[in-house]
Amino acid sequence: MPEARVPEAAPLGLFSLPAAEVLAYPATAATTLTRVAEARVPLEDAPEARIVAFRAADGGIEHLAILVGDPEGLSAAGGAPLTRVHSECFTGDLLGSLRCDCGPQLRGAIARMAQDGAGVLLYLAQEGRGIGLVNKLRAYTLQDQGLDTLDANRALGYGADERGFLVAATMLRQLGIPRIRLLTNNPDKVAGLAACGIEVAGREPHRFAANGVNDHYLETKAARFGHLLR
Ligand SMILES: Nc1nc2c(ncn2[C@@H]2O[C@H](COP(=O)(O)OP(=O)(O)OP(=O)(O)O)[C@@H](O)[C@H]2O)c(=O)[nH]1
Ligand SMILES: [Zn+2]
Repeated sequence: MPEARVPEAAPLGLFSLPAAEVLAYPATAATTLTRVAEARVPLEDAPEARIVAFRAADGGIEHLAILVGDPEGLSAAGGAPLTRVHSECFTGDLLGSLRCDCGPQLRGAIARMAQDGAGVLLYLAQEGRGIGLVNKLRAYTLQDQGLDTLDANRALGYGADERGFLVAATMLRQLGIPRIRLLTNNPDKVAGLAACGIEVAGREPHRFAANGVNDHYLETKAARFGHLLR
């Protein structure tokens, strides 16, 4: 049966569909993504790695898949490779910001995949849980004035989490990986990917110790977002 396509004129734009709306799509729903480039990129922690770039039909920013290790190990029939669905975080991933836990999660995921022999890291253009870098910086200013990460988003007129999981599910399907073990502390990610037709064979906790700056941020994720951090 051909895969259902999300209507081109989805009201919020394909990549900003909040989780609740994605859950309303049938499990076979897909968005149109084109594989536009790929190259071998040896990494410090994973000498065997390839980056595959996907671009949406309606333009926009590229989403990347970093394939670690043996490609056969990734798509082996019945296998469930270690997978990380990582939302872009300029401050944490690139600069090593202490405000969040993204940097250790990103590097930790690649190192674990290399140890495991193979894995796939989806690096999604969903900065600031989907509100973008400029708004995330505004949210940080509000947090410095006393709001927590969730209320800061709301004060800016956004939901707590503006990300969707359809793009990640579509990338995995196009890579021939319908079944995964997911590195995450976020139960919504597991449910969201499952709702989009990906079989999550297991969740692997992906916790890193608080650093003295992000303690309240991590406590808020556990208390208000339901992240499994304790
Ligand atoms: N809006 C907003 N986004 C943030 C903030 N801190 C980090 N982020 C973004 O949050 C995203 C990472 O999401 P997290 O909530 O840390 O974790 P998760 O992806 O839901 O769950 P895990 O898989 O367990 O890491 C990245 O896009 C970051 O840029 C913040 O205070 N406000
Ligand atoms: Zn971050």
